[in-house]
Amino acid sequence: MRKLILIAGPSGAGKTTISEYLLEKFCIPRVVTHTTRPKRPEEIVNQSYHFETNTSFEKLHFFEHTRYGSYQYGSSREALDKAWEKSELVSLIVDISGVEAYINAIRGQVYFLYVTASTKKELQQRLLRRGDNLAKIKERLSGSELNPLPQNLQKDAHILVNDNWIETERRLTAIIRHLQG
Ligand SMILES: Nc1nc2c(ncn2[C@@H]2O[C@H](COP(=O)(O)OP(=O)(O)O)[C@@H](O)[C@H]2O)c(=O)[nH]1
Ligand SMILES: Nc1ncnc2c1ncn2[C@@H]1O[C@H](COP(=O)(O)OP(=O)(O)O)[C@@H](O)[C@H]1O
Repeated sequence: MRKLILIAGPSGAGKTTISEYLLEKFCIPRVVTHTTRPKRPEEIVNQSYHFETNTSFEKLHFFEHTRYGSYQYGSSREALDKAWEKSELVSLIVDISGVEAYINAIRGQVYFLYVTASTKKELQQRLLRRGDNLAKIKERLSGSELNPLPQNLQKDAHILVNDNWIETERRLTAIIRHLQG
């Protein structure tokens, strides 16, 4: 059966790192979403995101979309189907509103991985190391991303505290064995 690993969690928790690891280690492709935010230096066009202008974004047909600060983000059902043509198991990085939309639509096919780190200080340090600007980091980490998981999603969430990468690799290997088994 086609399955979707939804990866959500605060900025700096390791969502992108985990999706890249799933691709490299287990050949699990990521559904590429669209955003109007500027590309970061380490990101690759059409691989990290489809980078859009406000005008091009408005023309797309989204399954769900959201806004962070002044930037828009969205994902389409077509992109999910395209990724599923490559592999029965795919990943998708979304925020909590995106998780709710996918769970409501295709609950039986979703594995919801909520990635976090133990402290806000650690998240902040990772974002600084990643080269994010301090004002943006403060804006991100004071926003809704650090809210606890909503009650209605708690029973669906598989929580991964990504403090220690070796431990994270171990946990991911067990999860993928279970999903592919
Ligand atoms: N709902 C929704 N959220 C998205 C989508 N693409 C990315 N996001 C979320 O947008 C937020 C900001 O992403 P980004 O700017 O890449 O920052 P990051 O969390 O620091 O990597 C994150 O919570 C992502 O999970 C999407 O298509 N839909
Ligand atoms: N377990 C970990 N320990 C230390 N640093 C990590 C860990 N996992 C990821 N990182 C680093 O933290 C930074 C943020 O990770 P990233 O995957 O970009 O987070 P997100 O996509 O959730 O914002 C990156 O520089 C990444 O290399």
